[in-house]
Formats: sequence, structure tokens, C-alpha cells
Amino acid sequence: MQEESVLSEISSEAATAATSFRDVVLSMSETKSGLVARRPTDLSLKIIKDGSESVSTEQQSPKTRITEPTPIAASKSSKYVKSHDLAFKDLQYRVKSGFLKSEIKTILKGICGNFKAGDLTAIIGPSGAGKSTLLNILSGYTTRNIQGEITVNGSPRELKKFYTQSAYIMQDTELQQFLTVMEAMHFSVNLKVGDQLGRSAKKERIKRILEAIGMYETRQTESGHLSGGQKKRLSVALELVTNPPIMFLDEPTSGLDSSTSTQLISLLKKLADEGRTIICTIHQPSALMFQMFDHLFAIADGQCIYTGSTSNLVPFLSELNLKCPESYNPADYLLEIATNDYGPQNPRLVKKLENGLLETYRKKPGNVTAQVDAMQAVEQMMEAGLMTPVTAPIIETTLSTPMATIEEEIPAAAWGSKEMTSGGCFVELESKKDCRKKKKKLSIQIDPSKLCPHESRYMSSFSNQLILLLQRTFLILWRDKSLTRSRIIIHALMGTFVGILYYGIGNDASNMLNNFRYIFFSIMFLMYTSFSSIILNFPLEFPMVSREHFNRWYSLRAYYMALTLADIPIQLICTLIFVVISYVLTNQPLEIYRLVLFFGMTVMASLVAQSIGLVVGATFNVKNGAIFGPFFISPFLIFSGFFVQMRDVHELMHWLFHISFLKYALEGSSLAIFGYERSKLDCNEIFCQYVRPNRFLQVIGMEDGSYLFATAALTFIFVMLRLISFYIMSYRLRMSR
Ligand SMILES: Nc1ncnc2c1ncn2[C@@H]1O[C@H](COP(=O)(O)OP(=O)(O)OP(=O)(O)O)[C@@H](O)[C@H]1O
Repeated sequence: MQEESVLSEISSEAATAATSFRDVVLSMSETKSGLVARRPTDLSLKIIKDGSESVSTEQQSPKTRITEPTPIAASKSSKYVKSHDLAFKDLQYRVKSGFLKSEIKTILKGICGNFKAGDLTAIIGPSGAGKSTLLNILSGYTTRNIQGEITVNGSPRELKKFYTQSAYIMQDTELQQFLTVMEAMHFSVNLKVGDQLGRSAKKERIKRILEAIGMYETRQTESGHLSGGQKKRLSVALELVTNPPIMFLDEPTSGLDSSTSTQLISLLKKLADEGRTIICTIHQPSALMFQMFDHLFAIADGQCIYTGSTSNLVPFLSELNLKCPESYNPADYLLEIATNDYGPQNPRLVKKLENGLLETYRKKPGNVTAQVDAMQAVEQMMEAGLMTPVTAPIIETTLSTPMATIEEEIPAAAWGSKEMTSGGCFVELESKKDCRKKKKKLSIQIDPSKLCPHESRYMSSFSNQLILLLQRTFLILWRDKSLTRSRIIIHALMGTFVGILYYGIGNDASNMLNNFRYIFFSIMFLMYTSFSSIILNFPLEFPMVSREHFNRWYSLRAYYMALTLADIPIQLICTLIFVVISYVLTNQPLEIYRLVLFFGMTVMASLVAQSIGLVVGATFNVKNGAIFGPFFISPFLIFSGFFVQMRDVHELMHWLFHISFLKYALEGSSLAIFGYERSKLDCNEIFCQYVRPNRFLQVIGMEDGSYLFATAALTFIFVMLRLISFYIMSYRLRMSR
């Protein structure tokens, strides 16, 4: 009777859908007749009395019966998160390694596993066991050289669809350090959710997430100033904006102290309790953290040495005569076994568990208080102010309109078929164009996985991605003034220095050669500054781009365009400052069209040099880029026409002049200053060889040059280099997996 009244009280409470695990713990601690837990979101009831646990699936009924004990992980779906069980069987992963890639190394050896919705799973194992490899494969980050079966809810995993359902938080949490927490969330929600939510709904979502993870108060703090734990929580929050039902985290606690790690794991536990499938690799969980996991999946040398609940680990090991000492953390003991501290035990463990296939140890035994106690201990620490309270945010699924309504919005005649295809497109369409046209007619929210496959990867249109990425880049440039400011100062200083060095020689026939040197130096200087300012960009941003691109924030095309466009205004300003100062000081002809032509040519040269910087940056890491960068520029320099002219070298080498962008830049700039029927220069000496500028052009072999042709050649080289760097970036992003 007492139980019934408690149940009825709890279930009516449950109908109000409380949201935090703290409520669960509180309701447990408040109940005298035993521990009563309530899962707030699925509104199912659990009764834990005298150490036994039951789950009732009769939701919201005041007359709920206590049912037979069932596994805690069974059917943990909620109205906010659709459950996705992720399983794999006979998974093998081989890589080529060694000298000339002649050796084949098997990293995962026919491993099996089942990661259920609602479970917080920890993948543990010694270093080099294959934890990250497994996570990369399951998340779809690694897609090659894999054998075996991966299923989602029993059906083969469809990568395109899977990407829209999952998020991967990588180990190196690269955040934009100059963006505040709020700004980072703003860009994440706008890029990842796109037009699927209105402005106020997006704001509300950000607020809810930040409040839940205890970061609303720090929303105006720049990411670079956050603590390690806050950074990790923010990286989770950035991916939570789309409410992914499956989340992968590689070493989320690395670099964090024990209390911060515990706080993060408790957040993950609460996210899992909402029905999500949360899988993370972890090195050495503390005893408290260890208890919080629902599922432990241990691997050694690419094979499964344990899969089951944390509470079943010690009994499992005992069955194999491996007695965990009482005072030991079972996770530590398992890791010692895995590293052969007690002799070669791994084959026995692998065999007993059928390399992960056996589910026997997943069932929770009668006594699950250890996990509840662990969570309660964490809650108490949060309440005592020892750590910032965190909980799982409530995020309504983006698909708020039933399918029928979606169909009504589109004229039936426009649909090829109303069958949902396996590719995730909910209509068969004749062509891409057709698909776009029809999508435009949708004015309502659509589940990303229901859109046509080729358009479903990004929720934001290309133009929106570009605008948002440009906004983000400019905001960062604005905050990180040091780089932009120093570039401008350097150009102004060098313009003045060169202007003073070649002061007033512009109209002096006896200084014609020096004037030519001024032109050459200007191009050299602008080339090197633009080249080196971009050479570090991509290598430094690579981890962040890799993460954001993989998690479907934006396409590489949009990122690349933004990266390219964002730097152009700064380059234009810097070049203008240098050219105007030095042009005036050196007393070049004050004819506006010559200044414009000279400026245009130097800008083109700097943009081409920037493109070479992009190619180098996309190909090499920071260190090698710095070493090889100048090496790539040198050939252009030798064949620029300054040191040696085309007519003086063997015919076989002429092509090198034709591909040297510096030759075109020097030719175009010289024509701008000396060409176009420039009148005779002043001669302050007894004899001046180059009174007529045209004569000088003849001597340096540029009399037949064409400014237009030089511009066209530079444009062509520019476009080719941009294409090459784009494809290298795309290749590197793919190869990094
Ligand atoms: N592409 C590759 N080529 C060669 N060897 C590889 C490759 N990828 C992984 N390995 C090897 O596979 C093994 C497993 O690597 P993995 O990164 O998955 O280990 P881990 O368990 O995550 O280790 P840690 O805890 O130290 O991060 C290691 O020995 C690693 O050197």
C-alpha cells in the first residue's frame, strides 16, 4: 500500500517532466520506504527497494505495478531524443605500416559490441589498445579499410544519415579563443541548425543549454579565458545545439583534474539519461567516475576484454580467478590485467566474452546502489558549491511538424513518389534541380535526415555558411588586433623606409636602375608579407576545421571562400599603405592612372603569393611550411626577369619565365611606371643613359610587354593555385581520417 501511494505520488510528479538527475536523487533520498527514482523525460518509473531495481514502462499511470527486474538500459527513449542503439560485429581494421607501407597491421581484431541508447559507455584500455581507432570508426570519422558490420537500431549504418544523428567531440578541443561563449554558441546554432529554427527559438536553445551546463554566467567570457573544464563543457554544448542522439567523445577528461572530470562525466551521464547514446574513451577513470558509467567496454590489443556493467566487472573477473583486491579501483585492476601484469590473461577474457558478443554481463545485478551513490555524491558536491551544478538541457527535437503536414505543403503532383527512400530522401525526385525547387516550397521544419541526401549534409545554405564564417573571421580579426595591427604598421614603416632609401629618384634619369630596384623590392616585400601571413593559417586551424567540418557545421568550400575573402581587405589596405607612401616619397609620376596600375599589379602579385602560401599551408604542418615555404618561392624569384632575362638563357628554360608570376608582376609594374609613352626624365648628370623610359624598357626586355596580358597571366596563376590549394585541403581533411 505504501509502495502504491509512493508510486502514485511520483507518477503524478513525473507527469510534470522534471528535468534533472538531481530531482531523481532528491526523490530517492526523500522516500522513506526505499529509494524511488524517476526518469524525468521518459516518465517511466523505477523502484529500487532493498537493493533490487525494477523498471515500469506504464507511463504516467498512478496505478503502476512493479514489474520484474529488467536491464536498466532497456528502452530508454525519451520524447526529446530518439533512441539509437549502435552495434558492431566482427569489426576489423587494418592499416599499412612500416617501410614503404609494406606491412599490414591489424588494429581491431574481429571485435563486437553493442552500445545502447540511454547508456553512458566508457571505452577503456591500455595505451595503443585501439580505443580511438574504434571511436573513429563508430563515429564514421574513419571510413576506409574497415571490415565487419555496424548497425543502428539493427539496420546497417547509413553514413549520410548517421552523420546527421551524431556528433564527435575530439580530444583536442580547439575552440576559437577570441569568441565569447555566447558568440561561439551563436555561430554553432546558426551553422548547424540553419533555418530550421527561428531567431528566438535559437536564442532560447542557447540559453537552455548554457544554463544546464552551468555556463550561462560565463557567457560573455572569451573561450581563450575559460578553464579546461569549461572548455570541454563548451565543446559539448556546441554540438548539443542539434540535439544529437549519439555523441562520441575522445578522452573528454584528458588534462582535467579529478573534480572537473567527475563533473563532466556526470553531465554526460545526465545526457545519456535523456535517452542519448553517449560513448567516450577514457584513460584511467577514478573510482567515483567509474561507478557513474552504465556500460564499460574494455579493449586490449584490438580485442574486447570486457563488456558489461561496471558492477559486474569484479564478479566477472572472479569467475576467471582474477580477484580484485578490496581496496582497488576495478578499472585499474582491469587495466593491469590488460597490460599483462598478472600474466597473459587477455585471451581468456576475450574468449569468455566472445570478443564482445556476449551480453550476459550487461545486465545489472540486484544491487545498483553504487551508481546511484556515485551520482548522489556528485550532486552533493554540486549543492555544497564544490563544483558548478550541471544537468542535461531539454532540447525539443527540430522536427516539430508531422510528416503529413509536410506533404500537404508540397503539391502532390510535384512529387515523384511519396515513398521514403533508404537514402534518407523522403521523396523520389527526378533530378537535383527538381529537389531544390521542391525544397524551397517547404516553409516548415524538416528533419535533416528526411531531406534529399545531397542537400542534407549541411543545415545552412552555402551563402549562409559563407556569411557566418566571414562574420566569425572578421570578429576574430577585430578581437585579435595584434596581427592585423602589426601587418599595417609593418607596411607603413617599410613604405617609409623604402621611400627614404630611394627618396626623390622617380623622375631622375641617372637613377633609373635604382628606380627599377625600388619596383622590384616593392613586389618582393609585398610578396613575402602576404605569403607568410597565410602560411600558418590553415595548419593552425586544421584541427578545428577538421572537427567542425566533420560535425557538419559547414562545407569546405564555404570555409575556403571565407578564409580567402576575409584576408583580401586587409591585404588591400596594407598594400595601399605601402604603395602610396613609397610612391610619393620616391617621387614617381603623380598621374593617378599610373598609381592605380602600379597598385593593381602589386596587389595581384601579393594575392598570387598568398595563394602559394595557401598551397604550402595546406600541404605542410607549421614547421615544414616554414622550412619549405621560401623554397617554393625561390624559383619564381630567379625567373622574375630581374636577375637574368629570358633572352639570356637557353630556350629550354624559357617556360620557367612563363610560369613565374613575379616576371608578370615586374613587367606590369615597370610598364605602369615607365611605359605608356612616359615623357623624358630629368637628367642631373653630364650624361644619362636612360632619359627616355622606353629605352630602359627595351634594355630590360619589356618593351613588348603588355599590362593586360600580365594581369591575365596573374589571374590564371591565381585561379590555378587556389584550385590546387582547395583540393589539397580537401585531400588532407579526408586523409586525416
Ligand atoms: N593509421 C595508422 N597507421 C599505423 N598505425 C596506426 C594507425 N592508426 C592507429 N595505429 C596504431 O594502432 C594502435 C591503436 O591506436 P589508438 O590510437 O586507437 O590507441 P588508443 O587505445 O586510443 O591509445 P591512446 O590511449 O594512447 O590514445 C596504436 O598502436 C597505433 O600506433
